[in-house]
Amino acid sequence: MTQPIAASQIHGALPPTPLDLAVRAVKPAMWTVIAFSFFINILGLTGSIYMMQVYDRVLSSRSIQTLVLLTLIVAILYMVASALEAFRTQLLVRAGVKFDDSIKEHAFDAVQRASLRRPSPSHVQALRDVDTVRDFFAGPGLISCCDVPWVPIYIIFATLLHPVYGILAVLSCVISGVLAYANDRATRAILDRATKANISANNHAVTTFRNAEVLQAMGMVRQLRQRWGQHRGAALGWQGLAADRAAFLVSATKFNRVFMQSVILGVGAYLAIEREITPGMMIAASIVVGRCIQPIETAIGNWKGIVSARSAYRRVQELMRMTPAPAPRMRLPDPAGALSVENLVVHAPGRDVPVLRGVSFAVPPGTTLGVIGPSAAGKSSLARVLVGVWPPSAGAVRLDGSELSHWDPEQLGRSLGYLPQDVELFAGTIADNIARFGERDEAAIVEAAQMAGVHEMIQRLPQGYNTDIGEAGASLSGGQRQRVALARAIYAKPKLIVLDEPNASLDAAGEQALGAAVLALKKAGSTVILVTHKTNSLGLCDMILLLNEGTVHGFGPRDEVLAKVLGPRLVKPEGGGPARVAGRPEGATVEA
Ligand SMILES: Nc1ncnc2c1ncn2[C@@H]1O[C@H](COP(=O)(O)OP(=O)(O)OP(=O)(O)O)[C@@H](O)[C@H]1O
Repeated sequence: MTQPIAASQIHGALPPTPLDLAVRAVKPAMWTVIAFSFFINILGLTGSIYMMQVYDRVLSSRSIQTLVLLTLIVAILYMVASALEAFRTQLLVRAGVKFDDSIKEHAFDAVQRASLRRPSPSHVQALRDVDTVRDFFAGPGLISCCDVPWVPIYIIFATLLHPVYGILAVLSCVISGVLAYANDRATRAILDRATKANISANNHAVTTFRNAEVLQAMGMVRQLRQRWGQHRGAALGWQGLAADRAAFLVSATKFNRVFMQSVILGVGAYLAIEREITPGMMIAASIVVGRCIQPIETAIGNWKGIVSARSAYRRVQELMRMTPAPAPRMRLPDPAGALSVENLVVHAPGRDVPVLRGVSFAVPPGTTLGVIGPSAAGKSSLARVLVGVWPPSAGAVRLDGSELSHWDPEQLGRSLGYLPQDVELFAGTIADNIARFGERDEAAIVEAAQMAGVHEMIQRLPQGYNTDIGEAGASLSGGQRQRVALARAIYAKPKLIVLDEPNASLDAAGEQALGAAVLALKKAGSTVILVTHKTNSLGLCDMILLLNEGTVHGFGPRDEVLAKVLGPRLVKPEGGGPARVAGRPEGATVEA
């Protein structure tokens, strides 16, 4: 069947990103704002016309009644203009909120995808960038941009007063326009650099304070403060340079306005002497030419905001293009836990050399597979690929026969449990952390905590399961964090559970609880992948995968592989207890 060709493909244009769609969503509001601006700018003539009437009609006729009537009309027109301006601002604020609503979740997801590809605190900038663009909607920069298309109203009015005024109005607009352009050329690149330097100073501070304890303990505060100061100094330097250049151009614009007003008065005086215009028209022209260049002047005055919003928009767009959302997936039947890996090749983010090469193995549902091997063998990398964190460069990881990328991410997430080597909990309560911040199934939360052997510990905390564990679980000990993270991984007994060094910070009781949890999961039919260095965990495993330098050096039933690796020194476990290696203390490491 022939696939329909999108118009964007025919013209070679890129498909719209969520940012394009968010902008499209606020376009009707923006057109309304521009239409409102037309009436606001028409009403902007009120002051000039009033002055003209006062000078030419009231003063000559000395009619107080006309003056009062005119003033009343002007008051009403000003009130209407103010109401329209307030309404326009409200429309813009709402457009900003709508823009934010349309983009925020996509921005969050894009940051998540970018962080998976290349972990860096800089990706979070995209969320701040969305704020910058949203705030721009309600700022003076955008309002001035909406007024610019209506400048011809003032030019026409000036021309009607006298053609010479029309020429002068056009001239002052051209001068202001040239100055605005010069301002952009002179400051845009510098402001961009200032923003980049600022972002990197902020990122530097964020990553530095993440290691605040190391900084303090080893007296590294001064050195890292200096490095942060360098980034910040660069940002301030660029900002200062841009401000210097902009200051000159802002002054030049102001000079243009003030001088033009005087020229208009001078020309007006001449024309009045020649009886070509009235004194009222002279004053009206001076006001109207001032109004003519006001939006341009406001735009130049707020140029920094305009440039930042534009750069923020571009950064978000770049991120969206770099990390397109995956196509929606069909819901498959819930998996039973059969895992197969075929000729897997994996590259770590930003690395040219693969960390896993030609890895193949398969385990049926309910198997406990131990993954062993020396440091840097690729065990954690394999764990990441098995849970879909890193994509395979070649080959496939299949759960119940379907490649991980074919599963709906939410469904897959519910079917997976993952305990990473570096445990990270999130700010919130213990219950929320165990329930993965989803809907709370209290029975399942307690069951997971009991299986992870952490229920009693949680009960002893001041608020039990509702205890707030602070940013990244900072109020828990390393072992407690690991056990809560284990409970999170086994919450609702997913069908595939990957535990990367789950016993790294556990005491004897913790290890015992881990053993019991793995056995219970096995009984429940879950497939458990246990990455470990410790021999005393191997007794829990049915099968072993031995990795070395990113390739498989052994795979099969536990005793077979261990016998091959360790030879006759393996002591078979009794009654399903932990495997022991003769001549090695319990918990010794297993290496190829
Ligand atoms: N995020 C990453 N970015 C770049 N390279 C990485 C990353 N994570 C791991 N690597 C590289 O991949 C290789 C395998 O690392 P991996 O963490 O998978 O080993 P491991 O067998 O789990 O080691 P250990 O037992 O010490 O945890 C190493 O050479 C490492 O430098």
